[in-house]
Amino acid sequence: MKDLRDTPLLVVEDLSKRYGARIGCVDVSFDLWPGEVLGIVGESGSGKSTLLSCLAGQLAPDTGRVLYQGHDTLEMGEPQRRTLARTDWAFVHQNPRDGLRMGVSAGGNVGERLMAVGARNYGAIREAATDWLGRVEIDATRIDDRPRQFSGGMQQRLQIARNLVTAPKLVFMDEPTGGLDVSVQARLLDLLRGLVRDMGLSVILVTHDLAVARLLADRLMVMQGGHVIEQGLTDQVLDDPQAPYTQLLVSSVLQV
Ligand SMILES: Nc1ncnc2c1ncn2[C@@H]1O[C@H](COP(=O)(O)OP(=O)(O)OP(=O)(O)O)[C@@H](O)[C@H]1O
Repeated sequence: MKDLRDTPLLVVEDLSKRYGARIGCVDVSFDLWPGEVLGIVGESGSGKSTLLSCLAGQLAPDTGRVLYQGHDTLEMGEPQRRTLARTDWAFVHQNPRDGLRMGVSAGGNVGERLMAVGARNYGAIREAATDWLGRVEIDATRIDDRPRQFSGGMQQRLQIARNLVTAPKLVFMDEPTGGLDVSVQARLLDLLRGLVRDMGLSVILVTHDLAVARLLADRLMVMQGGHVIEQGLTDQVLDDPQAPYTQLLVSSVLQV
C-alpha cells in the first residue's frame, strides 16, 4: 500500500481571488506535506487572509484548485466540505471569540466538537475534555466556567483544545498569538509548538510576526500584493532573504 507520507496532504494550484478590481491573491501554488508547518508571511493587505480563507473553503477563489488527499475541495458539495471542516481540518482564529461558543462552558466547547464527530458517551466526552484542558494548561476545576470568565490567553488555549480534540490532520491558523501580551504569546507559542510536534500536525499558519514564523514554521511563503514572491525553508528565507521586499521585511523586524 502506498504510504500517505509519500504524497502531499494538500496540493494548491494557481489559486487566484480578486475583489472587483482589487487583488486578493494571484496564482498561488504549493504543496503541503504531512507533518509540515507552512508559514505565510507578508505585510498587511498582502493577501494572507484571502489565501487562507480560500484554502479553508470559506471563500470561493476565482480560479485554481485545492486538492486535499487527492480530492478537489472546491468541487465538493457543501455537506462534504463541512464534514471535512469538523473531522480532518481545524481552524484557529486570531480572536478566540470567533472560534469558541462564548455561552457554553469550557468543557462544553471541547465536548461539542467531539459530539460533532459522533461521540455520544457523556462520561468519555467529559474525560476527554478534562484531559484536553490539562494539555492546554487550563485547570480542571475551570471545566464548567464560561470562556468569558477566562483571560485572553486562556481563551486562546481553549480554542486550541476545541480544535485539536478530534486529532485533525490539517490545521489552519490565522495569527494565533496576535492580540496577546508578549509573555502570554511566548507561552502559547511554546504550547503550540509542542502540540504540533507531538500530534504530527500539518499546519498553514498566517502571521505578520516573523518571530512567530521562525518558531513554528518549517517553510515560509512570503506574499506581496497578492503574489508569492519568495518561498523556502524558514531559516533560509529569514537569514538569507533573496527578494528585496523580504529583505525589507526581515530588516524592519530586526530594527524593532
Ligand atoms: N471583502 C473584501 N472586499 C474587498 N477587498 C478585500 C476584501 N478582503 C480583502 N480585500 C483586499 O484584498 C487585499 C488582500 O487582503 P487580505 O486581508 O487578504 O490581506 P492580509 O495580508 O491578510 O492583511 P492583514 O494582515 O491586514 O489581515 C487587500 O487589498 C484588501 O483590501
